[in-house]
Amino acid sequence: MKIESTEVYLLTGFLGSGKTTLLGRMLDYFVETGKKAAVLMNELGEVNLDGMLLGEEVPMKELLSGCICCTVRGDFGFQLHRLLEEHAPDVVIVESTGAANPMEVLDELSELSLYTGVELKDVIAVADALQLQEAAQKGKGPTYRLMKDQLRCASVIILNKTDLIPSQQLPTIQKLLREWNPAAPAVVTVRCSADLEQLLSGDAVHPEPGSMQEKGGEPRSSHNHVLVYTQELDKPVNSESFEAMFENMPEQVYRAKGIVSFTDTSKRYLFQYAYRQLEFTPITPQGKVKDVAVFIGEHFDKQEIRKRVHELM
Ligand SMILES: Nc1nc2c(ncn2[C@@H]2O[C@H](COP(=O)(O)OP(=O)(O)OP(=O)(O)O)[C@@H](O)[C@H]2O)c(=O)[nH]1
Repeated sequence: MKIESTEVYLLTGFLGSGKTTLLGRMLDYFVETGKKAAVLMNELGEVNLDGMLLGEEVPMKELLSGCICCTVRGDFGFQLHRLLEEHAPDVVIVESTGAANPMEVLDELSELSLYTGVELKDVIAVADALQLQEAAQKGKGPTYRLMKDQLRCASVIILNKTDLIPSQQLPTIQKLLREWNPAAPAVVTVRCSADLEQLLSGDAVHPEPGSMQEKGGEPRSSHNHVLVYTQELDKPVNSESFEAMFENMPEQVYRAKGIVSFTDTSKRYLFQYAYRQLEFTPITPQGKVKDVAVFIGEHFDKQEIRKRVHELM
């Protein structure tokens, strides 16, 4: 069965770089331009926290507890197909986990485009200016390679979080991006505030099926180094102790998010810890949702994190 062509945008980028922030902006843009957008979301943890930030009116399917490019590869195609059949969207935005190798996701998408009529319009990579700068200084390691892969196969790069670096360092990062990917325009942003009309009107990109693996040069399970630890929070916790826990977080944990209730406020919050910065957004989750914290990083000691969380309760 051939379904009418649907535009697909793939959002990639390292953990915490701003993909969900960009997703929110893209959804607003598609509402303004009268296009029906749907979202396919992939989270590494067991709960889809980013999904809770989306309005209920946006059709969404999620792939949990895995990464698009390996454990849930088959599920990805299946869920995308379901979205197309159930909602007939004009546009699908795929937000892939920051740990996914986009070459592999592109491979999967190009296979799907053979029989579903999806057309990949853009691979948008969101780069965190500070993380990029530090990774480039190190110049090696699995995180560095993944970052480079994500940026190399993008058709558009959003150089985000530029408020966190001194402006004189920007040209060096831009130069590095041009070296890694001379073809993709790199738009400098804070909170992914880009001119989407200009950004999304470019020509489509056409991945060549089967050719992705050689380009990446990485084995399929190229992100085994990323660990995820999900911990339920049985009780409200003290907000200061909670913040102190993150101030002393081992540097191997570079991303955390979750839902928390505090003993000293009545609201519940979605918390986001990205690259040593902690942010809270008040939320009212639909249905019964437990408080939970998801920690993501490289080779960190899960028992140690578990102990620290237990000390809060
Ligand atoms: N200072 C600063 N913070 C930002 C910027 N853009 C996003 N953030 C914050 O960074 C955190 C992570 O942003 P997200 O949009 O959730 O990042 P993500 O890439 O979807 O994260 P994952 O889904 O974990 O990969 C949130 O707390 C955002 O509010 C920016 O330009 N500057």
